Amino acid sequence: MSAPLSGQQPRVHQWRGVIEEYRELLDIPQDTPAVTLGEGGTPLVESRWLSEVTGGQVWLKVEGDNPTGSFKDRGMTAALSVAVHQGAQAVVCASTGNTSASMAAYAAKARIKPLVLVPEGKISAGKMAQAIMHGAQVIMVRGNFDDCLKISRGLAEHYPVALVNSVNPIRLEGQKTASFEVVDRLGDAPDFHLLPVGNAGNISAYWLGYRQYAELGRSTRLPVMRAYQAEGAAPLVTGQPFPNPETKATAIRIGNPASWKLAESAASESGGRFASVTDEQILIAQRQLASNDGVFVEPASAAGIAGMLQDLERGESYADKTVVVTVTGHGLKDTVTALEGFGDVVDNVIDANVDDAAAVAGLV
Ligand SMILES: Cc1ncc(COP(=O)(O)O)c(C=O)c1O
Ligand SMILES: N[C@@H](CCOP(=O)(O)O)C(=O)O
Repeated sequence: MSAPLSGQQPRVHQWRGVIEEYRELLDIPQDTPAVTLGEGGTPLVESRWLSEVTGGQVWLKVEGDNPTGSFKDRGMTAALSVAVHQGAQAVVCASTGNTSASMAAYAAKARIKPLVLVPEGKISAGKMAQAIMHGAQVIMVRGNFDDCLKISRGLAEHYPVALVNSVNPIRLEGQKTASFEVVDRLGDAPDFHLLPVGNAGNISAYWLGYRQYAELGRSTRLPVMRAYQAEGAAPLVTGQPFPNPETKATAIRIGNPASWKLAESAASESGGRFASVTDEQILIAQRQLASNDGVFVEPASAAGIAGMLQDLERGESYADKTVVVTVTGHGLKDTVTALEGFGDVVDNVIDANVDDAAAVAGLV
């Protein structure tokens, strides 16, 4: 690395990861050294498409820009830092994909052993590749995410391995920094905050963060929290666990969210609610977001966008409101699902000449 020129100040703020940026606001032992990959500090990008459609100002919190491509990194830096500080040699999680990718990366950084339990055949190849590349031992379970979480809890109870799913409250401490960033950027909390929900840790963490900032006087108001589940995995909407959750948005294929009560409090205290959207709505929203705004998210991450569009169809108004929609994970996590609806485009093969290319492109 070259030395800075003498007398010159760096022109780019060196983001230090969420622990160092917000340490005194996190309920963790304050002497915990940070295991960090530089997570957080993600873009808040205006969606011109949704601002035009709603007549409001709609911002996307683009969490796919975290180091492993999802919001989980905010929680994982905190959970791994504290676990390592307390002497853990191994960490375990149940996962629909993103938690395992994140945990494995932070465990690699901390040089401790990552153990992952996933539902067999139900996580995307990209996420599986991340966990494996970072050195995780991946165990596939004949069952769903909820079964994997039960096993992970059992392992952590009986063996020397720390559980880092969002049932670990330190995860929420890390994840609440996303609301701090929103308020720091907008100058106040938005009127509405929309997001997808699966195991329900993230909505709980956002609400924790918004409340803390309001109590500290860093914001003057609290947002209304609106959260969206896939129709085939919508326990918070129906009020009943789903024994066999099913959705193409595999990240939120969860039938019995661990943070059920916290999520209900976030929705009710904020005057918000849960709603479900179909897989078709999710996949359409994913495509529209990618082609209208240039933001490519994985299917689960588009549930908040699909939810907003559904709200509009049902006569709700976001006009003149400031709205933040969290898009939780990067589109490159699951390219198979993304390309499913595009067979004709992918099969556009020609011989190597300009005339054929021009003809297929409709230029002649
Ligand atoms: C991409 C993505 N979006 C949304 C969620 C839902 O987050 P939570 O489980 O915290 O509700 C998850 C994980 O469940 C996820 O991986
Ligand atoms: N979508 C999650 C499900 C579990 O997440 P957690 O936040 O409760 O640990 C995943 O990526 O595995």
